[in-house]
Amino acid sequence: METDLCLESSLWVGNKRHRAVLTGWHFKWTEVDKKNRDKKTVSVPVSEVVGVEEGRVEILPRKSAEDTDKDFTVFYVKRSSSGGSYGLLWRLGRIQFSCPSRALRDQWTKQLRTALKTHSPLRPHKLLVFINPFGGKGKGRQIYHSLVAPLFELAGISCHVIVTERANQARDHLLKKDLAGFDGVVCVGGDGMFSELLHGLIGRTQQEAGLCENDPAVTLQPCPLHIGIIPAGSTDCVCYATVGVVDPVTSALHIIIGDSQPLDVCSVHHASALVRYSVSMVGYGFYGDVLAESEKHRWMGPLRYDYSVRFVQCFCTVVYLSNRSYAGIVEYLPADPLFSSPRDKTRCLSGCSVCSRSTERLFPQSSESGSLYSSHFSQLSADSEGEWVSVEGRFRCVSLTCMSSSCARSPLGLSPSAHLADGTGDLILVWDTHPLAFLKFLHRHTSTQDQFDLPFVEVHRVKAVRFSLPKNRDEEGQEEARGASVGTDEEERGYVDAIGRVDSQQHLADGTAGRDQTGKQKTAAPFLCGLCCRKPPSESVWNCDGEILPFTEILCRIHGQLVRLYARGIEDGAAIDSCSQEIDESTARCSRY
Ligand SMILES: Nc1ncnc2c1ncn2[C@@H]1O[C@H](COP(=O)(O)OP(=O)(O)OP(=O)(O)O)[C@@H](O)[C@H]1O
Repeated sequence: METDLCLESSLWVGNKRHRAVLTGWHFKWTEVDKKNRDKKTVSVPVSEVVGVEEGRVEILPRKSAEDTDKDFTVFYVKRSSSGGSYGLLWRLGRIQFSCPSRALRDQWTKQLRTALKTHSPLRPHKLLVFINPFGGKGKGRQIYHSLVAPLFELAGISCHVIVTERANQARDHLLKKDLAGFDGVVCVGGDGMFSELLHGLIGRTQQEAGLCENDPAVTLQPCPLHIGIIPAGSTDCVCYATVGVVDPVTSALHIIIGDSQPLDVCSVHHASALVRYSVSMVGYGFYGDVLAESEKHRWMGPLRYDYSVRFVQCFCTVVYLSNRSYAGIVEYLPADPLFSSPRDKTRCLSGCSVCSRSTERLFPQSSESGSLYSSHFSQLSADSEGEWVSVEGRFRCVSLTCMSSSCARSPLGLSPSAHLADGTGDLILVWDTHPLAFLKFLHRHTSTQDQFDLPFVEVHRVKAVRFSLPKNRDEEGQEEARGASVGTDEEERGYVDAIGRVDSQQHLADGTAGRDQTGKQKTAAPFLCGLCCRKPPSESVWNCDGEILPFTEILCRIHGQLVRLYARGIEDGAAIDSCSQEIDESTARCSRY
């Protein structure tokens, strides 16, 4: 129960008397009838008050202000169902109060502003905003100026806005220009723009810390600036996975109130050099092939965005590519199974306890920002090398994701129980199987059916992954062309490499996926049709957050909570509904609001 009462008085909304109460953490107002009985209460956490203005003020659709000396207007976050998406839409709530005297009005505005400063320490004052004028449907500028800028102005945030003129301009700016005075960086665009900010900020932070990004064993320094995403792209997966909806106003309000969501980042290396950072998916096999195939259709120009063309194209591509499998060696460093598991059926939602415990584990003495990494933390230390697990065989796809990677078409995502900020990623291995079985696996991503509950699919929670090609892959390629089963000598002997990694066969002892009963890995009988009877290539490509990587043999390492977004994870709609901001007297004791 809150005891730190700051102010309480009668206020009027129109001609209705309300009892308004400001405690340390909440501002609430209750309509009272003529007999002094409470009717409806609205309660808003102080941290979700967007702004307080003297007079009668309106912001949207356009700004208007009437400077009356006994009135004040409070703007706050108001939630509504998103009608389909997993998360909740945030809207700007507005309430206009009248006081009996100017002195009381001044007291209310002063106390509310003081409470805001005290309870929202991470609210940004100055932001650097990059708008991609060509992202998505090319509406980035319009979205920013009509929906977002008025909200930032209301909240007193000053913005330096740059409309990009070329790809990588935002990344280069962050790497080279003076960033002093900025609290955060915002992109108005899609996942490609977010990726530019990610690379720019991480690179800049390591440069300043004198750390080498190329060395996967180096513990990178977390970025001090927050990243905000105003979704205006054609793919807004990072926004969806961290907010739960793709909506510019919702995202702008998260930025304004200074929400802070840490995010794990995967660094991808090849031959001792950093290739890219990823937050969403690094995928080989099917996901790489789909991206490579879609790149081929760039010649179609805008026609490739036509829905009917896309549908036919998509269907043919999936059928065509679902027949391919690739030989590879996957080595992975498992995460501690005591903390969580990819099959534990939990969802990483706002206030996730797994991620909070990870924060304590990763940064034992952490304050909100500051020097976050413990010097003891080194996931790739010599101690943990012995825990590596290795598997070898033919895969339909190999993917690693640092988050659920949910999106509008796949509301639960690639790995529904993955966490945003627990310092791990989920490695999904889909062994070679019949194309129809693989299509079943793919289809399950669009429903609530468990895509991991299939005999040819494995999922592991990991801290690092290495992928390499088998040394005798040319022979394999020839055998594959003849449609014969492949069982390499190494598989029959059991694979133990020079640094003593665990034999994969042992690890998969219970699984029959991709193997026959003698333990040899088997190749599914080829599925023949007019579309896919061509000899498939012996190597696929890596799809890293929508970009094709130029290398096949890579090492990925997950860096726990390397960046922070202005977000709070997906809010549990059911919990918020049962604890609504507008509370009847019967439910007025709800502790959350
Ligand atoms: N002014 C510009 N001209 C050309 N390309 C740009 C410009 N500004 C940014 N870009 C690049 O455009 C790419 C796509 O941008 P963005 O992510 O905003 O839109 P998108 O429609 O979601 O695209 P994607 O399908 O790649 O996600 C980014 O990788 C970014 O580097």
